[in-house]
Amino acid sequence: MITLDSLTKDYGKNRAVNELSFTIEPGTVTGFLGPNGAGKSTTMRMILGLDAPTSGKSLINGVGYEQLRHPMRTVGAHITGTAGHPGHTPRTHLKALAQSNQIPASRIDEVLAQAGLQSAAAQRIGGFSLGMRQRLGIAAALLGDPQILILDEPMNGLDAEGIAWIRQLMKNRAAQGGTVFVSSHLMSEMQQVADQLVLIGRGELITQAPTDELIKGFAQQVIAVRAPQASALAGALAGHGAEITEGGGNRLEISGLSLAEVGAIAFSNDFELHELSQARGSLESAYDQLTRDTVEFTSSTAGKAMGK
Ligand SMILES: Nc1ncnc2c1ncn2[C@@H]1O[C@H](COP(=O)(O)OP(=O)(O)OP(=O)(O)O)[C@@H](O)[C@H]1O
Repeated sequence: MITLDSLTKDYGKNRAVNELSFTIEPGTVTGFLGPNGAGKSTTMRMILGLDAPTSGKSLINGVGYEQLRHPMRTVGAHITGTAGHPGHTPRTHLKALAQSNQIPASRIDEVLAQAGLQSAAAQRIGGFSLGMRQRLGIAAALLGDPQILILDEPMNGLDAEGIAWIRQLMKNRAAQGGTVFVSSHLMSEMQQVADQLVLIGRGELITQAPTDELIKGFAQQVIAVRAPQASALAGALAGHGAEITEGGGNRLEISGLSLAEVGAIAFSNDFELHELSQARGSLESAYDQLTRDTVEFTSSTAGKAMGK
């Protein structure tokens, strides 16, 4: 179990993580989601004792990371950019880790096989692709056969087979009672693997909820409409407080109004409708709505910063 209690991190005047409090339970895959710069990596680094909190604390099975007697046997972590010295090979890298953490050498071949790295075990890490580095980082996380896995964007750079592998690995670990805490900035990645979601924006907790519940909650609020005069209809609906996303093919996705209200507004303004339905809310649209005001870097803010 991982517990955060008002965990906070300031970098100078920039508050990267602001009073985060939540608990990650065993037996689940918990997705840690937020836009770029939301504070996911900083939070994970604090949990792992790699960064000191400005205030607050994080506990692993009730104690601070630095108090764990055999850290790699309790928590396996993969933080991007930490997968070994370029001059090492997977085997020498894992051997050094095993020795310094009193892990039996027999685990090295087991995790190399698990990560699909046997044939590359004697190659220099310096020549590895991003996907191979990710595999090695995950192999290292598994080395101590830990009950808890903390993985920062593990799917980055993996091909389809690699993504399927890491998904299955996380699900298996959780099914065996493990605690899996995995970050991503892509809702689509988490939708398929996470039982629970913790959403953050600008370092603050937006929500923590079961994935199903989040999808259901948003599905009830999204109405889909197709109309030949979609743009004009969007204007009329916006006048009644609706939030509208214009899709292709004269399709609108509407939130903030009920199905009946959308129908009534269309009818009273003489709009012809080709579809009026309750859309199946994707987690992507839930995510967009929840994080809309917390996105630090967007194309539009980048454009403004460049004077456009
Ligand atoms: N070492 C550092 N020094 C100064 N500021 C930092 C440092 N590390 C992170 N930050 C800032 O803290 C904030 C949170 O960054 P963090 O990398 O934790 O976000 P993230 O959610 O992991 O983003 P991404 O999805 O892009 O990896 C950002 O504003 C970032 O610029």
